[in-house]
Amino acid sequence: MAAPALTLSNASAAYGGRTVLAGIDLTIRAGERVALLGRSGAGKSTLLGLLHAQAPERIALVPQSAALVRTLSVFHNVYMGRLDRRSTLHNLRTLVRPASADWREVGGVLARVGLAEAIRTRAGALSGGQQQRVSVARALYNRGPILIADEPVSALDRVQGAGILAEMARTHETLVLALHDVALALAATDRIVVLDAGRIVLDAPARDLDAARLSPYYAGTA
Ligand SMILES: Nc1ncnc2c1ncn2[C@@H]1O[C@H](COP(=O)(O)OP(=O)(O)OP(=O)(O)O)[C@@H](O)[C@H]1O
Repeated sequence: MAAPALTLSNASAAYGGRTVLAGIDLTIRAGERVALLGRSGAGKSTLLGLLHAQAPERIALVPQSAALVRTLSVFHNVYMGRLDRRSTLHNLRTLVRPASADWREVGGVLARVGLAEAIRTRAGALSGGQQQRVSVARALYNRGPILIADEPVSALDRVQGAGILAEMARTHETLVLALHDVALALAATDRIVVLDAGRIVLDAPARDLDAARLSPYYAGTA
């Protein structure tokens, strides 16, 4: 069995004294593709935050809201995915005049999410679905071995969403994705973890599950 990439042992989380996650035992192994399902408010984003805190330097993150700098170009928003691995001087130069190698590489990543034409566009001028794809491109560009993404395709149709998840799997060895589309989760991942009221209530291989089995835990579209 592959080495654990991330481990939580009896983890909990609270906001302002209110416990929202409790007794979480979860090991994510290298190479796994895990979907995190559960009703709104079940604790998915909080759990992804705990996982991210385990090894931020190895994790490419797609936050729930795309979290782009609206006044900067799509190029610069994607470039930010690797900010911490470049010198301050290189980053400052890039703000004014991007190097052609960086421009080409970011352009290549944008092509994978269908946004090559938008490289010069101000991020704030894009649609919600386009912004979400820029956020994914930033994580693809980061290339950390583990990708954690919080509803990364919620603004896309199922076909487009499946294409984006496939691109993620091409770049990142290990995926942990909060998803609301059960069918997409079953098709695109190999392990399903379901949260309900802050606890893990199901953790099973996707091949052993179907939408009907998951419906009691889940209020979304099956
Ligand atoms: N910053 C915060 N301050 C206070 N309470 C919070 C905060 N963030 C989340 N919560 C609460 O913690 C619980 C879990 O929230 P969380 O965002 O982790 O759930 P979720 O499953 O990701 O929901 P959704 O699918 O709606 O994003 C909810 O009851 C929520 O109201």
